[in-house]
Amino acid sequence: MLRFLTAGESHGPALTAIVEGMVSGLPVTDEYINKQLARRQSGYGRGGRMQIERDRVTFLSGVRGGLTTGSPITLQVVNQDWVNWSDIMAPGPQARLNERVVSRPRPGHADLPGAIKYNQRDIRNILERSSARETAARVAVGSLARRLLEELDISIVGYVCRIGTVEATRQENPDLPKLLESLANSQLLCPDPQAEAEMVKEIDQAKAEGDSLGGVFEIHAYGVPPGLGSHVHWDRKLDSRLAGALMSVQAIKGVEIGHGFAAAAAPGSQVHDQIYYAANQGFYRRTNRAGGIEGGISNGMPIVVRAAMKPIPTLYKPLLSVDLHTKEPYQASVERSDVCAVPAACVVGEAVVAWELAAALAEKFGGDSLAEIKERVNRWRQLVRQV
Ligand SMILES: Cc1cc2nc3c(=O)[nH]c(=O)nc-3n(C[C@H](O)[C@H](O)[C@H](O)COP(=O)(O)O)c2cc1C
Ligand SMILES: C=C(O[C@@H]1CC(C(=O)O)=C[C@@H](OP(=O)(O)O)[C@H]1O)C(=O)O
Repeated sequence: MLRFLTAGESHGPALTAIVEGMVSGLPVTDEYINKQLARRQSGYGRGGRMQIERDRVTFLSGVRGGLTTGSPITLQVVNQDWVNWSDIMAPGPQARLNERVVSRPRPGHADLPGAIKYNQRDIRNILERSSARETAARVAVGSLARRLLEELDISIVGYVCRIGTVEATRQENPDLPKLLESLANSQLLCPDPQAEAEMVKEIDQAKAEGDSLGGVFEIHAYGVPPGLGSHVHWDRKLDSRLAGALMSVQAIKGVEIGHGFAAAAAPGSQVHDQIYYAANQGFYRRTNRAGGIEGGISNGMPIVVRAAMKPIPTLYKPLLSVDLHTKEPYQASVERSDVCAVPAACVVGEAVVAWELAAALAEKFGGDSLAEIKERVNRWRQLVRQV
């Protein structure tokens, strides 16, 4: 069974993750993970913090000579900003706890419900952990899963399909991975240059007005064998697991599988993917409106999931709130914040989808070494062709 935990505060010394159950013999380097961490840091619309951080992973356990050993893998990403907060964030008595106490909850953030739930007078004790800084650890973890998927000929790509009111054309092109690879210079991880130019303008406008924006991203997984997940129990359904994983990303408020909400507005004859058979390829579909999952089980078509991100809660344009201590109304003032972080969330989305698919593969095929799981997956692929 694959599992992981992350720990760490946004302005603490570092983020840490422990990954348990990863097969041995998986080749992985820090450069591989760092490439994904850098992708997560990019994207037009991010704030001052991304100028400070240069996310890099360090393996503290479980990897030797570029190969996983089967032992728990500890991953660490240091916070460069820690030096600026070390007095305030210090765990011991030297912490300057009364300086920069946060008592003004931001609408849309975890501040108020977190302070109520954990009985905190200083909202910093909530915001440090609710911050999406934590997603750096999740991308590091997801990159390990992505590496395993690559060994099993499964690839994951994602792109931004909406920022605010600007929508990009939907990509159903089988060459999408190649198209996205060529997007090295894209500012918003969007394969539709015209839409991207409009998106940049909309972000500039939101920034000028002290506002923030959300959007939508879409993830495709290619090469996923049929048979992952199960129809037999609610918690084994692959669609529910992917939706839960995506929804766990900070600020994600909607998830669609395949045509999702649009399918609800169309008749069944225009939604369900008809079934065909050819001796050389077995069962196949000519459409993929189901997004590669039926009955909670992967059906062999590419998996397509979309997620909607709400606008960033911290706004330069003040919203009304109430001080936790004085109970007086106030209008929030802001030091720094992202205006839009949809491309970053897309990279996090790829990571959590990679993780869920790797976990579902590990459950179905088991195996303690890369050679073992590879052999089992290949045998399954042959078997499926003979059904
Ligand atoms: C990559 C990324 C960057 C984010 N940056 C900010 C930010 O700069 N300021 C902010 O207030 N919220 C930011 N958020 C959103 C908050 O973390 C999120 O809204 C908050 O944790 C409350 O959780 P919820 O929106 O899921 O309810 C970001 C989210 C993501 C995924
Ligand atoms: C640090 C990251 O994102 C942060 C997520 C975040 C939030 O409230 O979620 C608030 C901001 O942090 P700060 O208040 O330090 O400027 C973002 O920069 C990151 O993505 O690595």
